[in-house]
Amino acid sequence: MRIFVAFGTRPEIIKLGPVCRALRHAGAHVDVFWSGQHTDLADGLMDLFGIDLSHGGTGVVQETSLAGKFALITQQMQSVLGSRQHDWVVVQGDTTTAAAGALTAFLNGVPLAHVEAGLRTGTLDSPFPEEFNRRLVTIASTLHFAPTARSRDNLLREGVSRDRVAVVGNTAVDALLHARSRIAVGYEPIDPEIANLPRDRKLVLATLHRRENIGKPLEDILGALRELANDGDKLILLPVHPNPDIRAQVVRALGRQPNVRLLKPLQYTDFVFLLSRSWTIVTDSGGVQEEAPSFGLPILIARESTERPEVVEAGFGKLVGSDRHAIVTEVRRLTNSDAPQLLPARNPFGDGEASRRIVERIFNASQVQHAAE
Ligand SMILES: CC(=O)N[C@@H]1[C@@H](OP(=O)(O)OP(=O)(O)OC[C@H]2O[C@@H](n3ccc(=O)[nH]c3=O)[C@H](O)[C@@H]2O)O[C@H](CO)[C@@H](O)[C@@H]1O
Repeated sequence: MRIFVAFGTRPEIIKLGPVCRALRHAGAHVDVFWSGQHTDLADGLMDLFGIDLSHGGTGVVQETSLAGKFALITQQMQSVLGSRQHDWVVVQGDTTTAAAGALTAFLNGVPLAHVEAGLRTGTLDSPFPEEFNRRLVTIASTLHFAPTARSRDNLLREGVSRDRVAVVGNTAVDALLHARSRIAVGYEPIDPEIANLPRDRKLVLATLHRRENIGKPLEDILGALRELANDGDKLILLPVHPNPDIRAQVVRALGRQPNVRLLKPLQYTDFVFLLSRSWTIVTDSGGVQEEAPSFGLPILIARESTERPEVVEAGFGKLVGSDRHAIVTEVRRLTNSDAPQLLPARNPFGDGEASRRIVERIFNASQVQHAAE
């Protein structure tokens, strides 16, 4: 069986890395296409999951418009998928690469499997353009791998047929457990900035990168972090996303602030190491919402809505948006004791076996298809 796996951003590599490993383990021939939507953020990830790239996109980072990126990626994928040698295309999530992969698979008549299917906010332009991308991928998919029952129900409500949907968990948990095993004993962080963290400070991790937060919302969130840094008992750790608009705003607000460390984007194992040391995290990231429960870590979601309400329902997450007062109050509440207030670790997004289930289902579907031919 020959499978075309396409990804372009850091979170996609994290979430498809375990799927590539499981596919290879099951004996599939895996062609990996990397569009290069993110370049520097991918450091170390390919090695961590043993990924060998077969095809790479060019010029995607330089192209600034989303439609231009979409067109470039589609064209570059076509030059591979047009050979019609592939039994499946696999994409993940809601990126431009995923949407372009879906369109190219559909137009070439190759069955498409969607990892992390069925996430919805219900608002087509929020998050932008991810909600649109997710829906586009859904329309083109043959198999939909929903991380949770709730995401399955979203798909069923949209008319996707039940026999094409499988609830498998989120592969983010598979990746996290893989990384956690690497940092279990004697881990030396790659970034020297986090190799020597002070023991007398309460660590508050922050990650901020969502397009819709740029401007006033980000200003308010950063204002809250500045106020918290002034408390003196906390150290705010913020790996700064390379998006120039975000970087400029973050440096302006926190560049000279004591008790704040602005870090380069961390390699994934370093990031997981920090998750295991933090007291709480202020974030607008999707992946972090899925990771925090594995550490029992309470999380403040700096967004107005989340397509991962499971994290809130399970008691780990609270939506604080960009409300400065709410962020300050909640972080102070979570750091007002002598030790981190961790919850019993129980991850509503999965058990680390999602990739195995995905690969089994793809192989079974192919057998049924061949038997019918
Ligand atoms: C709208 C939305 O929610 N969309 C999400 C979005 O991704 P995201 O919001 O999860 O993206 P990030 O937060 O950038 O990173 C992801 C991971 O990177 C690690 N990390 C972080 C900082 C660092 O310094 N070093 C690291 O290693 C860390 O483990 C983190 O979880 O697109 C994905 C693809 O489609 C979707 O799956 C997902 O829905």
